[in-house]
Amino acid sequence: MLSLITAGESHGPELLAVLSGLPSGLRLSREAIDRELARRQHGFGRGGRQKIEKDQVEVRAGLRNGVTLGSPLVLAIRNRDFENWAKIMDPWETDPAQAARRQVTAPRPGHADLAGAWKFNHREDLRNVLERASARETAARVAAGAVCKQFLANFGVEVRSGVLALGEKVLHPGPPSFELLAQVDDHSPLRTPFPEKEAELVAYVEAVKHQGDTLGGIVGVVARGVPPGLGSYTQWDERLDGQLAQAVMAVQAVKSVVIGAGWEVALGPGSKAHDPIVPGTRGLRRSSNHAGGLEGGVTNGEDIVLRAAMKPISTLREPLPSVDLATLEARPAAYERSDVTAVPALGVILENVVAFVLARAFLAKFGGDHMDDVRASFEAYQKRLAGWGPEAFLTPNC
Ligand SMILES: Cc1cc2nc3c(=O)[nH]c(=O)nc-3n(C[C@H](O)[C@H](O)[C@H](O)COP(=O)(O)O)c2cc1C
Ligand SMILES: C=C(O[C@@H]1CC(C(=O)O)=C[C@@H](OP(=O)(O)O)[C@H]1O)C(=O)O
Repeated sequence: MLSLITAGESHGPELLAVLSGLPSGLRLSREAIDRELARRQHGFGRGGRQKIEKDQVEVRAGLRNGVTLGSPLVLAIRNRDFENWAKIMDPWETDPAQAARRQVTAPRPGHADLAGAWKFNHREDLRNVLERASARETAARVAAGAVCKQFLANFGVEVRSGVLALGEKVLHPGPPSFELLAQVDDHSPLRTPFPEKEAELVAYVEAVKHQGDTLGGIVGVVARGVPPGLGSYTQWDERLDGQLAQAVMAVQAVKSVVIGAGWEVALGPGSKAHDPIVPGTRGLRRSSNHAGGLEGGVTNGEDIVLRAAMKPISTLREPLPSVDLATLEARPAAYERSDVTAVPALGVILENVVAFVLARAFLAKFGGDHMDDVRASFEAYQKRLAGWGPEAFLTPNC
């Protein structure tokens, strides 16, 4: 089974991703991974840290001559900021004076600071919590997801995203279509599908920043070209809707995930909720896609559509009340620097975590040790389905 673990602290030397279970024979492009990393860093409203970092992937294991070996693929992304934190983050430094520098003792509401300190007994320095809880970790998930995107591209699968709401500014209230998200220009400041709205949103972020406050929002993600039959209704933990929701919810600051028109259909009758099956020249299709491409936890050949809500950034320049854990006296929460909003980045992160879940489900169904085995299995499945008229699922690259 394809698995991913990540490691690394926000201001430590580097972030790591270990992707195990990839077939051999998968050709990878370093530029394509770096492109995803750069897309994640882009976006208006981010703080000073993004001016320091310029994320680029390095490969530590599992790749030769640009082709996977079938062994664990280990990716690394250096933290350029580490040079400013080398003593503080040094794994072997025992001088208490060094350890006390940049100590954090007033937990920030909305972060893992207090719960993590209780859990791991980090009362003296909450930095021991926040270094790992930080969303800097998402760079590692994006690097791994970028590999999964390249794997999926071999089978005609593509994932897109865009910002649908920023704070109180709702740009698109319902589930997005692939065509809508295809309008997103990666170089636009807020990665919305509405270029005419971008200037107004930039001014809005500026105003909120000026007030010392922060913003969240809603992001849409659509995957196109996903074959029917990924995931399974036969066991609860094989249901792909559940796996997607887990992976998306597990991204820092995501507080809600909805598949298809999940929220909207709940408020209306069944006759408006489900997607009629219609014969067509391109096989059996649906005249609508309220289900967001998933029925019974199984892909049905339509676009996978989901949305996620991100809470506003937790660290405030005008901090909320907190307590100093050293003295147990009231004190404002810690503040150094922070993003005002990171909703544009969230879209890129979600594209890549969705790509990981889809690649895992794809390999669970068509998995083989070498890419040729995966292709053969995929083609055999397409042939089996051909009698049902699903020419739409025959992709040119297979
Ligand atoms: C891309 C990205 C960037 C973020 N940047 C910041 C930041 O600069 N400051 C901050 O306080 N929180 C930031 N966050 C959010 C926190 O990491 C998050 O609120 C915190 O980990 C707790 O979230 P949770 O309750 O969902 O785990 C960011 C989140 C993402 C996804
Ligand atoms: C570094 C990244 O995001 C960081 C996520 C983050 C947090 O608390 O989640 C806090 C900030 O880190 P710092 O305190 O070093 O400025 C963000 O910059 C990144 O996305 O690359």
